[in-house]
Amino acid sequence: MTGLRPLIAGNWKMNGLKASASELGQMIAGAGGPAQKADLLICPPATLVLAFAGAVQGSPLRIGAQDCHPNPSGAHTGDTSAEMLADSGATAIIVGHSERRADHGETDALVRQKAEAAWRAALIAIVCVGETQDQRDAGQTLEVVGRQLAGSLPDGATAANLVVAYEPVWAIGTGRTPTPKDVQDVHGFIRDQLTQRFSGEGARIRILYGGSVKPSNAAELMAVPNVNGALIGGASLKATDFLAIAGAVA
Ligand SMILES: O=C(CO)COP(=O)(O)O
Repeated sequence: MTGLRPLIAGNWKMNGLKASASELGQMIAGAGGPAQKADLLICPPATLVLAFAGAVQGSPLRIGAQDCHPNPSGAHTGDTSAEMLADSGATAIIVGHSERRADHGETDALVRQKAEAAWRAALIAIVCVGETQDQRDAGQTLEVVGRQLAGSLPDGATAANLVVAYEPVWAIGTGRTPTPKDVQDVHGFIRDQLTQRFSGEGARIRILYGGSVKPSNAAELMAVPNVNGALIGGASLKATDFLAIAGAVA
């Protein structure tokens, strides 16, 4: 950590039904324990944002979304705007997750528009970057991450409106994680890019690590310099695991 308040964010991906409110209830109940060292955010599917945002009122937990359309409204069947998500009670939106980049062909330019949409709706943009296994094997990790940052981050980022998530694609859902040294190298590189582009604000923008974070590896990963929290997939579906990870921050 670099003195920044950590953010522990859960990305539920395409998981969760109304009945999952009981898991959220356990998170709310446990949020006052050791987990209170961090800001806590759960990003359920869009169908649950409204209900979950109502449920967390009065608790330290916040609710976010996983994607948005760049436009505020219009003829875009099946899409959801940042304004709609804000209206439902979301405080943040994940944009540019590698699953969306892969499944929906999202480019850096589109991700940037989505981050700008989040800001237009006064929401925090959590912008995801990360290399594939092939890119890593070819020694292109920093080049890929640098290009994604340059293309995906809008001008005018601040510590209040932007969070960057480094998620190596090969570590997502695989149980494999980079070594702390590798994480330190990439997060240090991201920090340099942020300070070069956003000067003083860049030093205070939180950089999350994501990819197979679980209670057993959280303390080691969260202790790495310039790791200011985690973006958690699978382990965020269980209140005990999510709270244990939050409790492991330095
Ligand atoms: O993609 C992720 C979070 O956005 C990470 O997923 P896992 O924690 O399941 O590896």
